[in-house]
Amino acid sequence: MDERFDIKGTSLRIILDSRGNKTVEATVILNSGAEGICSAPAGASTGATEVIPFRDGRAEESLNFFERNVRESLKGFNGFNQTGFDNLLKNIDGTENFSSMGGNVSTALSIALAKAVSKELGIPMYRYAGGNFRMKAPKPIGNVIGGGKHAINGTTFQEFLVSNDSSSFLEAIEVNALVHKRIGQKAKDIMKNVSIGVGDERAWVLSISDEQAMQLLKDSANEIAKEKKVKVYLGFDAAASSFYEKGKYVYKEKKRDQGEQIQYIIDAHKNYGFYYMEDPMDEADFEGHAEITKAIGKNALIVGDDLYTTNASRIRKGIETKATNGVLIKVNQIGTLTDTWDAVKTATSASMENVISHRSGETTDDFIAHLSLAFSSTFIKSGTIGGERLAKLNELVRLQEEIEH
Ligand SMILES: O=C(O)[C@@H](CO)OP(=O)(O)O
Ligand SMILES: [Mg+2]
Repeated sequence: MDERFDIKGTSLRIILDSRGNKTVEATVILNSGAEGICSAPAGASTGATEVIPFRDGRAEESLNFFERNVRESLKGFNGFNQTGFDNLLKNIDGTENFSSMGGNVSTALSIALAKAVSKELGIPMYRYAGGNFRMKAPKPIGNVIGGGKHAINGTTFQEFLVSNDSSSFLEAIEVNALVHKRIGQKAKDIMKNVSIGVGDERAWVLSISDEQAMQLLKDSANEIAKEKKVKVYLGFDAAASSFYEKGKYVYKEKKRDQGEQIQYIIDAHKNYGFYYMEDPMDEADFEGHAEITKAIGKNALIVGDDLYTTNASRIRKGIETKATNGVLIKVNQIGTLTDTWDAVKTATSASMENVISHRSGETTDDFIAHLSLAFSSTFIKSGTIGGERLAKLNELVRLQEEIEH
């Protein structure tokens, strides 16, 4: 391979994410001078089997490790060999979960390399990562009422989500944003003289029960669907592990055991028409997920996030146990583009749908917009409003013009 693609140098700096926490941004420069920059996001409700974002939990420690052990070793490596580069990162790290370097460092480097190489090739990153074939934009799915670990005193479920079937990506994100707006207006009427705010992903945080949130979502989405003449889809991310304690799902009003939780989820699907259901059970409970998928999987997408953590071997377990029919994809849960592709391919080979996702702490990096095309994701989950969320969604407005014309 010609020397244009050899890595001339890499660098790492600390920046702030949308929550004001420190994260890292990597730059990779090739011999040709082509440059790729990527910043890593951060989760709040992280899965137990995710890679470790930072060495000793601190971005500074990861930066030190990078300067001492990584930077020099990457020099001169053939950047066209993405898998080799990603494996080199794993070898330098030397642990199973990137705890020496930090998975956010490997993520930023891995994606920055893919961006630099695409630039040198003169093609967009989605073409480099996904191939030169016909592509289709995903549907946006966004958080409109939130709680869990993304908010203070919100609903027990982490996210109530909306999506719609508009084939124009611009119209689709506008419809989602209108539902967000309508919920805000209705909340103002319902909760007179009570201040309301938004959580980490700009979903409304309301002092209401989960059932009230479901009803508010349904009413608002139906109104917008009628006005805009589109079909809306309702969803949630229960992030159930975040309220699972000692064998029970702890809601504000009551506790539910495994069987009751399964029934609660099936009832939510039946009573409110939820189509998209993420992490309805604890992250260790493949069997509980499988019961839900068996009962309603023909008419609903059951998605594993904390359950799989973008890890191909966990996804294989999900396939064997028929746990879900969908998988959430987040690069920094596994740490490299190569391993993310493995996760996607493993899921796709078993006809599982993939959903690419932001993190609750984000930057304005738009790489997931590109990956959603490369991976043929069914949905992209990236909020409904807010600059760091719209950075991805607006990029897909641009990309749709390129791929569908
Ligand atoms: O659970 C999730 O799906 C994500 C994104 O919405 O949250 P976090 O980044 O906090 O893990
Ligand atoms: Mg989730």
